[in-house]
Amino acid sequence: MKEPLIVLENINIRTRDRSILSIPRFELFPGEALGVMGPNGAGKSTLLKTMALLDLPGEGTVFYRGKKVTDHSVLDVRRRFAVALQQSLLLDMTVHQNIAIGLKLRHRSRREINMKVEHWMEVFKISHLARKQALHLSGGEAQRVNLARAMILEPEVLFLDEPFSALDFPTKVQLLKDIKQVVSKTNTTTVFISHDLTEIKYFTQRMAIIMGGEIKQAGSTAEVLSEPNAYAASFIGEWSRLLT
Ligand SMILES: Nc1ncnc2c1ncn2[C@@H]1O[C@H](COP(=O)(O)OP(=O)(O)OP(=O)(O)O)[C@@H](O)[C@H]1O
Repeated sequence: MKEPLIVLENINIRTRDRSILSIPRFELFPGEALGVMGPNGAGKSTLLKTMALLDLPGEGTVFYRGKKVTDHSVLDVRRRFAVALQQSLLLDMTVHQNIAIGLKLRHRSRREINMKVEHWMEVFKISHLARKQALHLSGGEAQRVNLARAMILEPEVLFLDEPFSALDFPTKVQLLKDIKQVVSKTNTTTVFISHDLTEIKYFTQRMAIIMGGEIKQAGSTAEVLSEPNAYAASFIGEWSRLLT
């Protein structure tokens, strides 16, 4: 078994009056695509933000490659991750500039930045949009820019929080195919939140079902879909039977 890349241990995140995430232990393994599903408000985004170190948990520990992430190391570790959300949050500049911004902030040379921007625009089939203002893009185009902007950072882990949920079906299918090819070619570990069982089934090898801030079942995607436990069945049961 491979050493986990990220381990969450005894994580507790609570608001004043209730727990929103409670995870005794959860591991993310290098090279895997992990799906996260659960009802609205279950804690999926909170789990993603905790693993991506966007929020440090009030209680509990995050380990990265076996080392405890501390206030001191958090920025350095976070730099190895990239996050793409449902809203692409592009800046009011061209597509090229949007994709370049992460490397600019890392003070890379103009030559390196241009080469990498060209490469990732090609991969995501948006080279023809290079000079276009990002705020004028369609939803599908904007999401391609968003993903190029994440992948140009060559992240060790790519976190995707419902990136395709607002896209029409053909656009979504094409983008899913493209991103699956990219993460497998680059061997990028991926955490993928989705409400869509077909997306999870297509994209992930392992999945976790989260409800009420707790992981109720985790295992290979095929196994969770074919043998959901009582919690998972209450959420995906009917639907997974239709698909399997
Ligand atoms: N900063 C916060 N302060 C207070 N409550 C919060 C905060 N962030 C999240 N919550 C609450 O924690 C719970 C989990 O939220 P989270 O966004 O993680 O759920 P989710 O599973 O991603 O939901 P959805 O599918 O609707 O996006 C929700 O009830 C939410 O209202």
